[in-house]
Amino acid sequence: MTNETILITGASDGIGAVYADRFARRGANLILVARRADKLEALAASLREQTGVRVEVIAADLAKVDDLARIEARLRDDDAITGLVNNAGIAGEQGFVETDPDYLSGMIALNILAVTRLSRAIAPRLSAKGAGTLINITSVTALMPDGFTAVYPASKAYVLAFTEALQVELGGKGVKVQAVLPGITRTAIWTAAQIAGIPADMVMDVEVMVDAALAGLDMGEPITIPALPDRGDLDAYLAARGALRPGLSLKDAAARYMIKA
Ligand SMILES: NC(=O)C1=CN([C@@H]2O[C@H](COP(=O)(O)OP(=O)(O)OC[C@H]3O[C@@H](n4cnc5c(N)ncnc54)[C@H](OP(=O)(O)O)[C@@H]3O)[C@@H](O)[C@H]2O)C=CC1
Ligand SMILES: N[C@@H](C=O)C(=O)O
Repeated sequence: MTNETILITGASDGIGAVYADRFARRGANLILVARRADKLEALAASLREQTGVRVEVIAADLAKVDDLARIEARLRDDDAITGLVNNAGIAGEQGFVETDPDYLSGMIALNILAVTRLSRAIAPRLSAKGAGTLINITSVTALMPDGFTAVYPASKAYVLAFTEALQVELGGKGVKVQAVLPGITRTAIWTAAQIAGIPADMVMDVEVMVDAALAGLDMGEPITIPALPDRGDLDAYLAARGALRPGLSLKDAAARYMIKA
């Protein structure tokens, strides 16, 4: 990859930091965004030294309107930016009735609103150019809302649906749009105690996860589930969902709902 500049959110740690490393090794210049400037600066210095690419750091809290607006403006106006990885996200919610509603608002602001507005900021340029890359990090919890907590999986289901819709709108214009659904991945989003309580064969190392996701991107996959052993299972799921379509909107209610006098 040459002449690419990729903006990565949540690049100070975990999955985002590994994306930064991998894109730098592919020769892409980087713009790294997160709240912790010191961690971003340390990563940037190491990547500049190891790869020679240009790395810029922007400290921003994407759950805050003003900071988000700064990054939106950059994505909208900077013609050099050819790709966006919407990776920043938080989990950490308890049961729905126990979790502070302000925490849930913050999660929605970051996991949903920031992803939407940053995508909206870059999409017109990429679409007009007929090129570029948009990677949205969702989660396997998007496919199992009954298997985790309430708001986090719902936020990730939003990102999956949103990304699939963008694939239709932007994909036809030459923009690569990928949804990545990691399973449990060894990062600081989990406490050490949480990870210790999960069977080891369910936990993927972060480098393995990102390398698989990038392999999926290179293959042109619209949806990548790094752990899923058989890609045919995802295709079958999508086909079953598609098969519902003809019956989803009809003039008449289904016979089972007709009240018989
Ligand atoms: N690890 C896992 O098991 C899985 C993770 N995911 C998803 O992957 C993505 C990355 O998570 P992961 O790497 O595991 O988590 P980490 O906690 O390791 O990293 C999260 C990153 O997001 C940044 N971030 C958090 N809040 C904000 C904010 N308000 N504004 C800007 N940046 C922020 C953090 O940086 P800083 O604190 O410096 O702001 C950090 O760089 C998330 O969207 C997560 O939902 C999906 C499935 C599984
Ligand atoms: N990020 C994880 C939960 O905390 C997940 O998506 O599995």
